[in-house]
Amino acid sequence: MGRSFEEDPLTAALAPPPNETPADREAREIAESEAKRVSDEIDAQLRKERESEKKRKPVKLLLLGQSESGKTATLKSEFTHPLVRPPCSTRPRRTFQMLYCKRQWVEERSSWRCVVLLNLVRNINEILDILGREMAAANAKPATLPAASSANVVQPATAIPTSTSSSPDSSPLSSDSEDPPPKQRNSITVVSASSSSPPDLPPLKFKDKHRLLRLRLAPLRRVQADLEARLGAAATELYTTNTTSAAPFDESEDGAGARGVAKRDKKEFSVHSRNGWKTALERFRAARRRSDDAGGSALRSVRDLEDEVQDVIAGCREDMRAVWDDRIVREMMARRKVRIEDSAGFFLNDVDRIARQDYQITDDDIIRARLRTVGVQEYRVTFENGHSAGSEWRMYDVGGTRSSRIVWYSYFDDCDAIIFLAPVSCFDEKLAEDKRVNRLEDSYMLWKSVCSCKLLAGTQLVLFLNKCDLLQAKLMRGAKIRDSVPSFGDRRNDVATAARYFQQHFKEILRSNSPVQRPFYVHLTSVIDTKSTAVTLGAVEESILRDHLRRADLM
Ligand SMILES: Nc1nc2c(ncn2[C@@H]2O[C@H](COP(=O)(O)OP(=O)(O)OP(=O)(O)O)[C@@H](O)[C@H]2O)c(=O)[nH]1
Ligand SMILES: [Mg+2]
Repeated sequence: MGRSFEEDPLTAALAPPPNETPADREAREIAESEAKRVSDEIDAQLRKERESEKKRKPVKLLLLGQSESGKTATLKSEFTHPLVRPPCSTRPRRTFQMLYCKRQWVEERSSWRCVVLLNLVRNINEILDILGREMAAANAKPATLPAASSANVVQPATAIPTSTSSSPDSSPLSSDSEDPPPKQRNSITVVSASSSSPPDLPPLKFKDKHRLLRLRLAPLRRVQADLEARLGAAATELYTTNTTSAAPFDESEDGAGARGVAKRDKKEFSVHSRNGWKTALERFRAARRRSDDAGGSALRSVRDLEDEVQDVIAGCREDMRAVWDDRIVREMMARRKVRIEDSAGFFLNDVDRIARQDYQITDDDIIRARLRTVGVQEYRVTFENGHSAGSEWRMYDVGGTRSSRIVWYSYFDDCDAIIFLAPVSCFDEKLAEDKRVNRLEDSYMLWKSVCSCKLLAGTQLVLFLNKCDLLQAKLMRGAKIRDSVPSFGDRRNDVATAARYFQQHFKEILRSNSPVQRPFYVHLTSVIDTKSTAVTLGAVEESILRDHLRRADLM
C-alpha cells in the first residue's frame, strides 16, 4: 500500500505552503513553468548533440572482390555520375559526388587519358604478338597450320607474357608491390584452352600488308613501355602468385602469429600505398606540376611524354584500324578463340576517336579504363546534400589479386558495410594469377570467408552480381553455363535463370556460414552503366546509413 500524502517527506517539502495567497501561487507557477522550459531546452540540446555525434562518426565502407571484379569501376561510376532522383522519390539523391572528390576527380581526369592510351596500345600489341607468332609459324610450315609450340600457346584466361614492355621491377618508379616482381600478361580473354587452329581448316593467307602493318606499328611497343614505366606497378597485371588460398585473411582470425603477418603487410600496403591507381595518376600530376615550375625546361617532361605518345598514336591511327578491321586477323583471333573485345580496357572500337592529337577523354572512357589497384586506397568524402548531408564516409578500394587479400583483415574492424563484387560473366574463366582456379569458384570461396568472419558479424553485406552485360553477351554467343558449372544442369541458359541460380548459391553460403542471422542484400549490376549504378548505390547508401545510425544508438 502506498504512503499517504502527509507521510511522504519529499512531497510534503515541495508542496505549496498551506497559507499561500493567490498572488504567491501565481508567482510560483510562473517560476515553475520557466524552470521547465529551461530544462526542456537543455534536454533538446543534449539530444541534438548526441545525434550530431552519431553523424560525426564516419561511415566505413569496404569494396571487396577478386581482381577485375569492378571495385574501382564502382567508385569511378560514383564520381562521374551527376545527381539523380531515384524513381518514386521527390528527394534529390546525393551521390558520393562531394566537394572534395569532385575537385580531385576533375584533376584526375586528364591523367586517366594516359591510361586509356595505354589500354588501346596494349590491345594492338597483343594482336601483333599473336600475328607475329602465326606468321612465323606459317612461314616455317606454309602448307599446314603448325601445332602450337609452348611458346606459341595462348594460355587460357589471360596468361601470356609479352615481350614488349619494360619489366616493372626494372623501373625506378615501381618500388613496392604485393607480389613477386609482377610479370606482365596480356589481358585478353581466351574462351578455351585450345590455342591452335583446327587442323582441318585451310591455313591463313598472310600477305605483305600484314608484314608492313607490323613494321609500321612497331613504335607502339616503345609507347607501351614508356607509359608502363610512368604508371608503375598498377599499369601491369599479375599472372603469378604465391598465395594458394582464396582468403588468406582467414588465418588472421586464428592467432597472433597470423595477425602479425597481417600487421606487417598492412604497413607495406598502407592506404598511402605508392603503387595504387590513385598514386599512379598522382605521378603524372606531380611531374606535370614540376615541369610547369621548371618553366617547361625539364628534360623529357611529362607533358613532352604525353604529347609524344599522343602524336605517335595519332600517326598510327589508320594502321591500327586496318589491323582491327582485317578479315584475316579477325579469323586468326577467332580460330585461337581469343576475344580481345571482352577484355578489361578494350578500346579498339574507338580508335578513330581516341587516336587523335585533340582526344578529349569522356566519363565513359574513364569507367572502362583498366588500371589495377595495388594496396588499399582510401577515399574520405562528405556529402553535400540529401539525407546523408554532413556525414563523412570513408571508402576503401582494395587490390583483389589473391596475394593482396591478406591485408584486407586490417580494415575489417568497425566496418559498417561491405560491397562485395562477384563478376558472374566469368563462370568459364580462370584467375589471371592462378590459372588452375575458376573465377566463379574463387568468388564463392571469398564470399564464404567474408560471411563467416567473426569480426564482420555486425557488418552489412551487400552483394553485387556484376558484369551482367558481359554475361548476357556471352550467353547470346552460345556459351553454355553447364559446361563450366555442371550443377547448373538443364536450366534455361539465359541471364535471368543464371542470375537466380548464382544468387541462390551466394545466399545459401551466407545462411550457412554467417555467425549471426543477417539479411541478404543482392543487386544485379553492370557497373559501367553509370545511370543504373547510381540508382543502385543510392538505395545501398540509404540502407547502410540506417544501419550505421542504429549501431551508433546501441553504443
Ligand atoms: N562490361 C563491363 N565491364 C566492367 C564491369 N565492371 C567492371 N568492368 C571493367 O572491368 C575492368 C576491371 O575493373 P576494375 O574496377 O578495375 O576491377 P577491380 O575489381 O578494381 O580490380 P583490382 O583493382 O585488380 O582488384 C575495367 O576495365 C572495368 O571498366 C561491368 O559490369 N561490365
Ligand atoms: Mg581496382
